Amino acid sequence: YCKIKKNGFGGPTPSFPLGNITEMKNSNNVNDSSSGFSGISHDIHSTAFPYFAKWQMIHGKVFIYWLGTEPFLYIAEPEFLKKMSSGVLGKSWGKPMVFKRDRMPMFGSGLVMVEGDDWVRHRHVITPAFSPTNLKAMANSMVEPTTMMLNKWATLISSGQPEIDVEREITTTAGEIIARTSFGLSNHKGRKVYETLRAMQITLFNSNRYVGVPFSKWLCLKKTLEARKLGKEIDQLLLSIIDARTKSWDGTPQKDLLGLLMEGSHVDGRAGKSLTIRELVDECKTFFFAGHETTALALTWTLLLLALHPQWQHQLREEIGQVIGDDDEIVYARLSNLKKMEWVMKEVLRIYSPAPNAQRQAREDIKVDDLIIPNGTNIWIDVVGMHHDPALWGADVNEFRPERFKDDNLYGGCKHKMGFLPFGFGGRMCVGRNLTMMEYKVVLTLMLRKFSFSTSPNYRHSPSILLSLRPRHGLPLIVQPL
Ligand code: HEM
Repeated sequence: YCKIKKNGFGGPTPSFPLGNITEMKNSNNVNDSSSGFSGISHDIHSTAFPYFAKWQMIHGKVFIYWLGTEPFLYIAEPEFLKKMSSGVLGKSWGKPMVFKRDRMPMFGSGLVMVEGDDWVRHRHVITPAFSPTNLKAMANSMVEPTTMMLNKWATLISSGQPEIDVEREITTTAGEIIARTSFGLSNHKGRKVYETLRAMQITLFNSNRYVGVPFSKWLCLKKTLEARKLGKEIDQLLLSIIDARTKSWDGTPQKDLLGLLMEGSHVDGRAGKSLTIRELVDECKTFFFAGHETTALALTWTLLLLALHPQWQHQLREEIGQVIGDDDEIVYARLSNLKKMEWVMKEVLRIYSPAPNAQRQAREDIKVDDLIIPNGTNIWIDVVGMHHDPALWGADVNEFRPERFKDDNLYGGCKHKMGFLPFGFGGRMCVGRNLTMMEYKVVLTLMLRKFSFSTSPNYRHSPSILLSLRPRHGLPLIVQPL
């Protein structure tokens, strides 16, 4: 604490043992939802992160706050971020220990959490699995679950229920898609892994409240034990899937991510350039947790914005007609021509970024101008704060304007290149971003070809942080067949 203070960082005063958590929780309890669509504002920073919005006004865009006994350096200033990260390689960054412990059952030692030379090795094996050729082969595993969801919608509508909670529906479908693309669902073990992963996710969402507080796991003992038990079950199932694949290995990998990683690792459990069996298990879990809710939320928030902006819904449908046509089979090579859809996706990721923050931990002292960030400092980058900063985006920052990506495809006209970070930054940028782009285009194409979406008076707008940025009360929309 003294070292950080001496270095000149300001911030709210912490108390022992909760740090600033009490203030954070109290400001979260303010009723922030608006009913119906008329009062919807995209100016969400002060509702998603009320405490950060308040502290920014007092302490600026870089300051220290405390989660329990852990200090965090808060950053919502792209220039500071650029200077801080310019001299640090991907492998030299750490991830906060406090989150590693908390999210161990989800990510284990998978790519999200691993560090140093191990991170280089994991990234080296995993990156080629996401190559365009491999992704192309996965497009089909996206069509079937989406078609099943859309058929269900058609049945609901024809039985007189046009209002559908699209968030719930899309999250289930995206879970199914990521399970198929990660480890396959063709046998009952794959499906059991998927069901257990979902159960664990629900358990962990309810027990993340006291991150950083000493002895917090004892406060949520039941949930901690439950997550551990589910984690063991998932590990056993994945181990037996890998074992079965190893025994029937004939040199041609199955075209899912596990198959591709096994090919890169020759499945003999050795370290070195490949991944061990234990690490393969952790990567399957990592893909599931890092990959399905984020993509589902990108699609969910898109449907909200398209329901609010029917002219964009119309434009996308027109583009789909021109680029993809009516064929049942979606030709992978044509997806890259869905340019307007890409602008819409980026604008949605800007306004409602599913990953609302990025995290690091310094593994050495880092110098930024006259300041030293001491080794061990946790770092919290407020992505929502930067994506909604009028100083970076201009006066229309809170308006849905996909065309801002027409002239500046990469940064949408943001005044600083590090002000738009939906997939993080530097060497640790999201490895799944191309898979996401493909899934987004396939699923949205199928949805927009069959249905139109309009607002429902039952929607309550309350974007909330529950690890990711979610609509707290789901997203009921009126869905109509075309
Ligand atoms: C809209 C969808 C997605 C969003 C918004 C998103 C966002 C992010 C962000 C912000 C990071 C952290 C980057 C950093 O710390 O600099 C990340 C990392 C990661 N993401 Fe994604 N992601 C998405 C989809 C996916 C998918 C589909 C997968 C895998 C199937 C995936 C796998 C990963 C992995 C493994 C990492 C860790 C990379 C590393 O540390 O080297 N993500 N993602």
